Amino acid sequence: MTAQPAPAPAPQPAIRCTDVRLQRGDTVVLDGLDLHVQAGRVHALLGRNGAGKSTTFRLLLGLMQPDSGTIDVLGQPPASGTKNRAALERIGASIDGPAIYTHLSAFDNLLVHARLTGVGRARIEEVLDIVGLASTGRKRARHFSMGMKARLALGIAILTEPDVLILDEPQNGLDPQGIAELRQLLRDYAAAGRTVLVSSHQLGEIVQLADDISVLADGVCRYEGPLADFAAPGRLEEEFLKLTMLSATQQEAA
Ligand SMILES: Nc1ncnc2c1ncn2[C@@H]1O[C@H](COP(=O)(O)OP(=O)(O)OP(=O)(O)O)[C@@H](O)[C@H]1O
Repeated sequence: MTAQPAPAPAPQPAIRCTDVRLQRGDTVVLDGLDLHVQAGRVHALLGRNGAGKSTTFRLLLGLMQPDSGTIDVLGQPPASGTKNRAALERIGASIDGPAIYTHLSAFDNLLVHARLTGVGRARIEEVLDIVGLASTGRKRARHFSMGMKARLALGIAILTEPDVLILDEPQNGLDPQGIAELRQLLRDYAAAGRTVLVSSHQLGEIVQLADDISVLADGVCRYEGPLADFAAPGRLEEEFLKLTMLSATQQEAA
């Protein structure tokens, strides 16, 4: 009898949250969240308004600290203040809407970030091209449409070609062309072995975009796994509504 080779160990997730708890005032925001995001895949974090998606992103970026539980991104706890700055430079993010200097052009907005991270002008030009803002010239960001601001926020997030990209509702404000371009960009990004974590309420778009999903409700992850399980038309919406509408007690009884 020939010994079977041992199965290859599962790859370590690029992002991992274990039993993360966070309360703000009387609100239990996260109640034991477990999250695993693999490199090389587009992972969508889904949940109703107020489910805790943006809060999770803030925790991953070290902008907030959990009350308990562990979080690691690329094998390290999130950067906090000046700690682990090197790790932070490997993470690109856009959360809480576009954070841009409205008195500056798209180029100058990127230049501010480029100077902080040592990125050259050639990459700025490249990014402007990638996000479709190459022709905006000196126009100040205050005169940008919502979609242009969303494109600029994306440009800032990808400027350093980070290993991990975290985007909170990146489709907001984009026209259908912009959404299709964003989808292709994120698919290519993951195909290059990088990690992409996005939140979105647009389930139809998520079906086209994501490899894996996590569905957040009642402060925990109600489902985590491949989107392929829900790929049939209408199935993701149906499952999402089921997962997010039942209370925890009902879930256990179901
Ligand atoms: N600093 C805070 N103080 C009080 N409550 C907070 C704080 N941060 C988050 N919360 C609460 O945590 C919950 C989750 O908010 P969060 O913004 O993470 O949800 P979300 O899933 O991103 O929602 P949406 O889809 O509407 O963007 C909300 O009830 C919010 O009021």
